[in-house]
Amino acid sequence: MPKLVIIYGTGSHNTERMAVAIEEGARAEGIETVLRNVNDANRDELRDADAVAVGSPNYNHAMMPTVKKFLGGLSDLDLSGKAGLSFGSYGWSFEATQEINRILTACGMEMVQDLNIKRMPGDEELELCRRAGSLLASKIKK
Ligand SMILES: Cc1cc2nc3c(=O)[nH]c(=O)nc-3n(C[C@H](O)[C@H](O)[C@H](O)COP(=O)(O)O)c2cc1C
Repeated sequence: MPKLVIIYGTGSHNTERMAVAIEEGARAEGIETVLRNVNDANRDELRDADAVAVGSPNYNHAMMPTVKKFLGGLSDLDLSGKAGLSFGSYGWSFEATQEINRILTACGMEMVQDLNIKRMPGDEELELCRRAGSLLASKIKK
């Protein structure tokens, strides 16, 4: 079964809410999903993933240090051809998602459009997250 791995950092749970909704959207398409806070994530889980979504809120014009550290440990993994999504909650700027996108693109992943949600996602924003999960799933369904 095609597999999506979702890894996120979060300070006040807004990006976590996004991650949960992305997973819901993907699951509704019938694919396997793994959802991990970056503090519990293991890079080996990415090897057999068909798609990877990485999320971080924007803090001080950057991604969370824990997410940055995790991504820094991926440089020798071959992620080419996998579908990717960069997502995160923000207040006024997009550096975190831009940087995640840049790193995953450099790893050879085929990224869909970044998903940025301002502060706490409401019902409409959660629906956008579900749609992003569904889009990723549709890209990897055999
Ligand atoms: C100390 C601090 C620094 C922040 N810096 C930024 C920033 O540079 N750019 C931005 O867009 N939002 C910034 N924010 C807003 C957060 O990105 C926003 O609150 C977001 O919803 C947090 O997501 P989380 O709940 O997943 O941690 C900052 C918030 C705090 C508390």
